[in-house]
Formats: sequence, structure tokens, C-alpha cells
Amino acid sequence: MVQALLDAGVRDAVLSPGSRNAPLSFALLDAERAGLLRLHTRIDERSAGFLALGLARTSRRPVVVSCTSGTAVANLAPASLEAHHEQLPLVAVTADRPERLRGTSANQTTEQLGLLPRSTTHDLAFGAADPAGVVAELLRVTGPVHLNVQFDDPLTPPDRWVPRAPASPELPVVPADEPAVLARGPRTVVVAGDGAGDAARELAEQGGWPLLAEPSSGARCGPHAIGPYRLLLGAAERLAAEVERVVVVGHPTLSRPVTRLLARADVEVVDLVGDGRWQPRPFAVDAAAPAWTVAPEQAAPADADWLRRWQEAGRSLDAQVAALLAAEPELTPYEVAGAVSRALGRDGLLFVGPSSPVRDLDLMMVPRSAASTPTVVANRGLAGIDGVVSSAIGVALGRSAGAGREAEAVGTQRTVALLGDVTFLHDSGGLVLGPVEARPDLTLVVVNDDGGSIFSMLEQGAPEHAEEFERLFGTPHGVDLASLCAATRTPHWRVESLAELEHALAQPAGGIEVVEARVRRDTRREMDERVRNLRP
Ligand SMILES: Cc1ncc(C[n+]2csc(CCOP(=O)(O)OP(=O)(O)O)c2C)c(N)n1
Ligand SMILES: C=C(O[C@H]1C=C[C@H](C(=O)CCC(=O)O)[C@@H](C(=O)O)[C@@H]1O)C(=O)O
Ligand SMILES: [Mg+2]
Repeated sequence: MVQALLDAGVRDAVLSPGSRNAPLSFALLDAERAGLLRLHTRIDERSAGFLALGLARTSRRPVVVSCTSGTAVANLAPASLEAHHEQLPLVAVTADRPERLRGTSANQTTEQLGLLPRSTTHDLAFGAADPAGVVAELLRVTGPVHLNVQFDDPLTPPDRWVPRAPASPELPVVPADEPAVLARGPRTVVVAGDGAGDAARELAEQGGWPLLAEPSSGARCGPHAIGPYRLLLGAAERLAAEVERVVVVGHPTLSRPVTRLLARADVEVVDLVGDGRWQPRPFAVDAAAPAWTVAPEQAAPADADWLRRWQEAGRSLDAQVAALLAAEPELTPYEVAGAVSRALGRDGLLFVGPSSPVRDLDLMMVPRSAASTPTVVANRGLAGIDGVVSSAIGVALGRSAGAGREAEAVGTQRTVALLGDVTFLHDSGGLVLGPVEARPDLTLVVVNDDGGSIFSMLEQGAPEHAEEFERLFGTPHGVDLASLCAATRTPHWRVESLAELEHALAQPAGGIEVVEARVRRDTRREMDERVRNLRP
């Protein structure tokens, strides 16, 4: 089975300890000893799943996560769900008791098929005829896979196994789709959500249209990208009212003004479907194709000033946001996001957590040239706050040279993560690594406002809910992150000012480190309102 996984392109495996999965554990170690894969062990299966997800994201290979039977399997569900919504190749190989024990009160025995509901599932009977064929077939699907393997005693191998070097599988080459032709036509904007890719930027530049690109779109660069687009789409914004057509690419998830724009009855929506991961759309679509190109012979856009007006308005708002923040007496979360985005160059990679950090980055990440923009990735499939520390470690490891790894999937410079304090606490167990586990260079920038500030800026943050807010939504915790990091001997640096933060970012310690930026949460709603009320 492990040989089949190697032949299918697996080069990383994450293992959580157990007895029932011992046959697999020994075989995975044998494969590592043969230099054919990297084995990572993690105590917590939920962290293991998200570590594997991060590895799959940047290595662009299927990654195995393996565990014992029982509740361990259910702990892989969050990462498997995220893998489904992002169509990432997560291969859960779970150990099970033999079928004859199912439905009995045998120890650590439950119905494991279906525990990972959005995964292509196969139940492999003990001693099955052709496990390799099963694995090879399973790994041809896109998205998460659940291979449930019944193991029977004895669980420890009589001798060691010597795997053979896998034939390097030709990673599937997806043929480029023949693009459909799009008239230059009306006042158009291109919305690039998570995973959109460079096609969104290229189309916007072909059409002469403004590009409204989220940080993890892979398109937030070039002269058409409008940084503070979300403010320009705000309620009272004239430019937004003039939009007649939207080309939507990738998975937009960040802001209600974009959701409202896509839902407008007077706006034509053209969908660049790509690989179809996010179909069907939650809004009406007037035209869809896997690829689009602008008719070269078409006349110039109906409104020759359309792009220039967006660019000027964007520059005006950028300047106003900078002035507003400069007048703040203390470090703000917006400045943290801006400093982190400036700290990375072309080959840098930023993993951004959900909630306010990704939205602050959406406002503050000033678009640069395509040649100088770092890669930005996030778990936007379901925007969970779970597993973010582990996914960030996995993303960093997936970039580094490993067993049998070809050239870098993405960049070679440093990896930084930007996440909130509640998100960090939710997976601080991701910092628990054994003494021989591979450790990447990774700076985790934790924006600590002692709770969940996102809720302050939503309906539940309104003054009428003030009495219940902290207990139900703010969830202050008072955790001392320095002590928490000390427990795993993770270097920790607390900063209170922009200068300190920039200094910390310029001095990466090597290995996994935490830079804690202390900011206020009690002024967030009011400051957010002032930002949203800015007008070009
Ligand atoms: C697994 C999961 N649980 C709960 C939520 C709901 N949720 C979204 S954001 C958030 C709070 C995040 O707080 P923090 O990480 O500190 O970010 P902040 O908004 O304070 O910057 C919560 C609980 C979620 N998205 N995923
Ligand atoms: C808190 C959760 O997620 C919510 C976070 C923000 C979303 C939102 O409305 C952002 C508004 C904006 O920036 O324009 C909200 C939403 O999509 O409605 C998310 O539910 C959560 O419960 O996970
Ligand atoms: Mg917070």
C-alpha cells in the first residue's frame, strides 16, 4: 500500500501514533529510511490533518495523513472538509478493526466509513487482493480521499520492508481550455477571489478593467489591481453604482460589498469557471466558461476613463487610510497587516488566517508588480479558525527540499503567517513537535487583541448587544502567549509599536518563531467605521 502511495506521487506523510495503524507506521518509516518520503509525526490528529493540508498546498502533491481507529479518525474531518472545498489532495489512511468486529462493543471500534463525509472513500479489507490497484485508482480523483484499512493481528511486521524507488509519476498536465471571447463592452470590474490565479490579472489587463483581488487570489498585483476596492464598493460609493458587468474568478469570500455587487440585478456576471472547484455559484451567472479572452479587435472600453477613475480613487483612499492610521496613538491591526505584507518579496510566502487579519490584509496590501509580489495562501475553503498554525507549518515545509522533491513548488525565501489570537490559541497544539521532526523557518505574527474582534464589526458588535458581547463573541482569554510559547520552547517576541514589529520582521530567528503584536479590540468597531466612511 505504501509502495502504491509512493508510485502515486506521495512524498510526505503525517502520522499520529496508534497501535492499530502500526503496520502502516513501520512501512512509512521504512520508506523514509529509504529516502523516498518525509515522515512527520504529530500527537493531535486534527493538527496532523491541517499540517498535511498545508504540505499538499505548496508541494502540490498528494499527502498522506494516517491514524488509528476510533475518535482519532473523526479528528481528521475538519482538514478533510477544507480539502474538499479547496480540492486539495489529502489522503487519509485510517486504521480500522476487521469487519467482523463492526457493530460490536469491541474496543476502539466504530463505523468509520462516512466519518470524512466529503472524501472519496474506500474500505480495504484485511488481506485484500490488490491494495496497490485500489490506491492507484483512488489517487486519480481530485480532492480528499479516505482509505480505511482493516488491520488484523499481528500488528507488528516480522521483518523490515525495503521499498523500491517509485517511477516518477507524470503529474497530470491539464490541457489549456480554448478561451471563450468576451467583448470589451460595458463598465466592467474583475473580482478575483481565493485561488483565482494569474488569469484574473491577465484578463483585467487585456480588457482595461479594474481588478478587485483578494490577498490569496494569486492575482493581487499589476497596475489594474485596486488595493482599497472594498471601500470603493461601500454603500455610498458612486463608482460602484456605475458597474455594469463583473467577471468573477476564484472563490470570493471576504467582504459583503463584493457579495452585494455580485447579487445586483442590474449587473451582468461573467464566470471564469477555471477548474470548476467553486461551482455552482451562490449568485446568478449570465455567462460561464473555463477560460475567457477579450476580443482583440473590439473597440476600446465604452468608458475610456473607467480604469483611471478607479486607480485615482484607490490612491486617494490609500493616502487617507495611511493618514488615519498615522494619527492613531497605538499600534493598529491594519498597520500589522501592512508591515507583514511589506516584509515579503517575490519568493516570500504569506499564510494568512481568517477573520480580521485576512480582511486587514485585504485593505493594506498595496498591489505591486507581478514580479515582486509574494505568494499569499489561506484556508479559504471554509474559513475555519481551526488548524491554522499547523497549516502554516505545513505550507512552509511543503516549500522546502524533502525526500525526492523536485524544484521548489513556490519560492524559496521566508514564510510568514499572519493570524489572530483566538485562531492561534485554537491550534497552539500545532507547536508541539517531537525532537527529530522537520522544522521549517516560519514567523507566526499573532495579532493579539485578547479575543475575536471580527464580531465587533458585525451586527452583534452593535451597542445594544454590549452587555452580552464579551461572553458570547469577544471571548477574552487573558492567555500569556509568551508562557504558552515557552511550553514548547518556541521563540517569542512581543511588540507594541510599528517600529518594533518591523524590526522583528527584519530579524527572522530561524526555525518556528512567534511575533506577538499587542493591539486594542475595544476601539476596533469605531476605527473600522471611520475607515469605512472614508471617501475618495
Ligand atoms: C472552527 C471555527 N470555529 C469558529 C469560527 C467562528 N469565528 C470566526 S472568526 C472567529 C474569531 C477569531 O478571532 P481572532 O483569531 O483573534 O481574530 P480577530 O478577528 O480578533 O483578529 C471565530 C470564533 C470559525 N470560523 N471556525
Ligand atoms: C465570524 C465568522 O465569519 C464571519 C466573518 C465575517 C463575514 C463578514 O460578514 C465580513 C463583513 C465584511 O468584511 O464585509 C461573515 C459573513 O460572511 O457574513 C462571516 O460569517 C464566523 O462565524 O465564522
Ligand atoms: Mg483577536
